[in-house]
Amino acid sequence: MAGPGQHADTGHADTGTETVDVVVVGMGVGGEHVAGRLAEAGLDVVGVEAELVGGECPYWACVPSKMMIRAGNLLAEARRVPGMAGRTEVTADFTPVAARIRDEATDDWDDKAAVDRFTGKGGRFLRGRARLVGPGRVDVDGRVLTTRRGVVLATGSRPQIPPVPGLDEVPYWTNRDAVSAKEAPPSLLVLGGGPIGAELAQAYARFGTAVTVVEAADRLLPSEEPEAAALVADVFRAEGVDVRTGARAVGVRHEDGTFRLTLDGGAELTARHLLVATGRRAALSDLGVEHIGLDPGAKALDVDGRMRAADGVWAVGDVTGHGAFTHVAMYQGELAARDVLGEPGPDADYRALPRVTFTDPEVGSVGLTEHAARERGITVRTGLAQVPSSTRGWIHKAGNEGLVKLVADADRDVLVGATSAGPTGGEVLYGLQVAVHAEVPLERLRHMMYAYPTFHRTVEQALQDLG
Ligand SMILES: Cc1cc2nc3c(=O)[nH]c(=O)nc-3n(C[C@H](O)[C@H](O)[C@H](O)COP(=O)(O)OP(=O)(O)OC[C@H]3O[C@@H](n4cnc5c(N)ncnc54)[C@H](O)[C@@H]3O)c2cc1C
Ligand SMILES: NC(=O)c1ccc[n+]([C@@H]2O[C@H](COP(=O)([O-])OP(=O)(O)OC[C@H]3O[C@@H](n4cnc5c(N)ncnc54)[C@H](O)[C@@H]3O)[C@@H](O)[C@H]2O)c1
Repeated sequence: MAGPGQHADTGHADTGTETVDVVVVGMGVGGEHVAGRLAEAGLDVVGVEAELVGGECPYWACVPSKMMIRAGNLLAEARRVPGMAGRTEVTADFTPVAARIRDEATDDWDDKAAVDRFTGKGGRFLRGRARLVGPGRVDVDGRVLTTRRGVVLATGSRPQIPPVPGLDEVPYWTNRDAVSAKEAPPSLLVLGGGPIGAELAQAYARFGTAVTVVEAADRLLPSEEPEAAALVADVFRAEGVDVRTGARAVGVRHEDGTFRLTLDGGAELTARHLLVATGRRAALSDLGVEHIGLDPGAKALDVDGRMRAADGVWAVGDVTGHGAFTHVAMYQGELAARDVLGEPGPDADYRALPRVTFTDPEVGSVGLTEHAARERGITVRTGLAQVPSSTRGWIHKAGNEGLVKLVADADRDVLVGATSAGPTGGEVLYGLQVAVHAEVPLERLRHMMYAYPTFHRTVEQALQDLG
């Protein structure tokens, strides 16, 4: 892994002050996007990163987890051969997955290529931890940068660790440990059944790990439609994952290499490893935002439609609390870059924010769930159709679990939300996202042709159910 100071290139001594156009604090996906755009536009930009340029997504999150999932899906598909295409004997081996994550995804957790990509655009890079020390002023490990145009905060998020007694004394895993493991452990307790917990639970289970998911809410993926959550829970159970919902952990110990998690009610669960996946928290507590009049204890940095958090301060990505997704960070990064450069364009619009949880079945969703739409006082109508009942689902057979659920605003006759779960749920989502984003009248959707026999024909069925 690159050490502190490596690749640093500001062309100045290590102390004193200097004036630049823009400082970007945090060079994850969001920060890297803004910094690169501004550098390409000819501004004098310094990008500051305490760890690795690229941030969480390529090194410890989206990319390595999706490599694990791809490999796990291959195993699952091979296990579906009997009864449909012959016989298979599947011997799972995590070694190629770990090697692929090390060699192809992360370059052994070295960001030289990403740093070069940024400096190649004309940006200057500084490795270190940045802190605001006043309006337009940033301290990076003792060196102060003063900005002419402003500062972009893109510091991302960190795992939120719940106050379970004993947890702070045991060597639990976060997503970082889970995606950099060299082998699949014999057993794993997963605390939290949101997207991180669900994706990693299933991936490891498919490599032979005995997995138990402990979720405090009454279902997995609580922010998704209950129908989709039930579908995923059923598949998990059928694959041997022990799913405990409505379960509250009240204590944890680590003895003789075994984690012992006690649940409310007295049950004790044991495993070789414990993954804590109970949400993320915006990284702004030690950023010095109090020096520009903002609250360091806030849940997230409040931004306007052009990503402005204060005068001369923009914020993008997880730190803004608009959904922790790479595509949100990049979208916001583009808006912030445009605003810094004074380029025209629309303000941020999250109505058609897409989300895909890459379990199998994948759960894709866009816009509002039925519950969220009702909470907003929308006159809601819903339509539901099952993938196995479609021609393609029936042909697909093994592994065909899925559904499409539509949430319509009956007064305006447009979709305000949709869920597409299934073998390619995330891909099928695209058409539904266009419908929500462009507010395509339901009448037009009903009179469209849907290619036969595709998975997305389930959308047509759901439209019929909508009435
Ligand atoms: C396991 C997992 C799987 C995920 N899968 C997906 C997925 O499939 N699809 C998807 O869209 N999203 C996914 N996400 C979410 C995605 O990773 C984040 O939304 C995305 O990384 C956010 O980008 P960001 O630029 O806001 O922050 P980050 O990527 O977190 O980058 C912030 C950077 O700022 C740096 N930093 C922080 N403070 C300072 C400071 N004071 N000085 C200097 N540097 C600092 C950090 O070191 C970090 O590199 C996943 C997340 C996890 C944990
Ligand atoms: N495919 C993707 O796009 C993808 C994948 C992974 C993560 N992410 C992003 O990362 C964010 C963080 O993911 P996450 O799954 O950690 O967060 P999350 O907040 O979505 O889910 C955390 C889950 O943990 C549960 N929980 C909280 N405290 C608990 C406790 N003490 N005991 C048991 N359960 C508890 C919550 O009820 C919730 O279901 C997501 O919101 C998502 O935006 C995206």
